[in-house]
Amino acid sequence: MPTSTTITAAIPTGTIAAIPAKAHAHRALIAAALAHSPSTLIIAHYSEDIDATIASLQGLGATITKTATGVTIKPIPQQPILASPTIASNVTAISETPSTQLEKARSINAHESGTTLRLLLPVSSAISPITQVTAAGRLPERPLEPLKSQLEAHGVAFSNPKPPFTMTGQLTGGTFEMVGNVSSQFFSGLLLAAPNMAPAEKVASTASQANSDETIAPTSYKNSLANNAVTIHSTTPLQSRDYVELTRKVMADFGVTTTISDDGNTFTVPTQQQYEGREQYPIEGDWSNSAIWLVAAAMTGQPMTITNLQGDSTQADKRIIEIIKAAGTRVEWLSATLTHTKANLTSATTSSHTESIATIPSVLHCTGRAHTPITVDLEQCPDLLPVLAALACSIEGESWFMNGERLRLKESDRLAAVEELVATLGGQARVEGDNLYITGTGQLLGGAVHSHKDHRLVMAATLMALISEEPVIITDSDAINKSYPLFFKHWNQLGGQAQHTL
Ligand SMILES: O=C(O)C1=C[C@@H](OP(=O)(O)O)[C@@H](O)[C@H](O)C1
Ligand SMILES: C=C(OP(=O)(O)O)C(=O)O
Repeated sequence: MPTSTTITAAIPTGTIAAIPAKAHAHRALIAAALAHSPSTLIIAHYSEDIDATIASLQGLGATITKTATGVTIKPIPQQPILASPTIASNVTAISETPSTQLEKARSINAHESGTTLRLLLPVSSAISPITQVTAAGRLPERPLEPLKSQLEAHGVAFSNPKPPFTMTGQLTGGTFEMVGNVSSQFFSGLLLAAPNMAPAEKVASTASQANSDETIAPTSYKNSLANNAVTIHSTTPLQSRDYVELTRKVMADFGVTTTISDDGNTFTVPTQQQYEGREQYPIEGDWSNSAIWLVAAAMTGQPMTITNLQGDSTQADKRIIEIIKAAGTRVEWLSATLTHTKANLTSATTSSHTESIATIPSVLHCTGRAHTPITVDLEQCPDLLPVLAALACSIEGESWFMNGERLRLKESDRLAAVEELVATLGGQARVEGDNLYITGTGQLLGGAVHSHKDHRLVMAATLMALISEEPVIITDSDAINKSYPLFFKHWNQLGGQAQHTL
């Protein structure tokens, strides 16, 4: 049910544990579901996006069970699944031939999660001859090109240009080429799928052949035939590249090696590799959502301590540290409390990675009000814009957010939505081309705003309440559940004031 939330200027301050990183969780869940042995992931909290990936992997045949400490994953059987008569009759409109009727149509419901959809399209088409794909909210409108054309060139057919659609045909390997300025998720998806792609020269590569009587060979067999690597090339400088690095890291964690060219635009996955399951694999803390707490500290000068963050993380939004430091806030890792932290680490201490986690500073302390306007290049960390817009409103002078073209392609058009949010609350913002400029005065008026059903707009509007004369009332604030369902609970626990009305 849609919710409105009213937020006053009461300041949150104190200590908070970072929630599990959804970017890391998506990738680990997928790698585990493709492995040839079971896995357990340590994950303390979920979100709608993580749940979308879990449900979609179940739709592809994985058995995933939530436990007290995380999830257990029994991988997707890598053989064609025979359908029950009921399921087969549901897929006859898609494929009329007897053999494919015997294939259970696997399904992906990505809900509103772009990462779920764009990572799982290549993965699913590598392992399944038919997949039914649905999505919700703004996601069907968000781009699938040039990924879709590349999948088509490698043997996959789509019943519709955008979800809902049915994908048929098996994804073959070889070389993929795409521009790198639409979504890095296309690259992550192809990388994750690469070990399961059929060798280009051995398996039929046109979609029509998916409707023939051929049975798709088990992956292990296909890979044993392969003698050439899968290559994924970005024809323009790759944006959001840290997300692809995170993909490569998770693949390595699950036993699959990838290489990257010197210019960083070409990725290679040697074939004949298989994902290995992992026991007690910890999902690291989320930098994107921790940025909310760091920005709250920078806007108000009230200290904030965040536990469960990795200083050596490959997450793109770790950049928040350098940005708020440049604005004049003090940020330090509290190594001195590490022994204490280690003793208190709940899930992480039980992991096989205990040692490496324990030696990495994981407690971040942030204090001191920001006072210098910021200049941020959004190319590599697009998700930070909304919360940084709140920071910019709190600093006197003009802050610049550059190269935000891809912000238009998110859960909302985030350039326009942030401009509108600032203006509605009484601040000054203007979009020029792909840049956003905000002139802060340290104060806003407050008032009623719409979230555009975008979780990061909810975060931004909540932060803006901290410097508003009147409360901020956000409609459709339940959009927050996409990435951080516990957000308002945490806000109130830290001394903020957020009250919901239905
Ligand atoms: O791969 C990922 O987990 C993500 C990549 C980024 O998208 P783009 O690469 O489309 O910018 C980011 O904005 C998104 O929230 C998550
Ligand atoms: C853009 C986001 O996610 P996704 O692309 O996975 O929908 C986000 O979390 O801000």
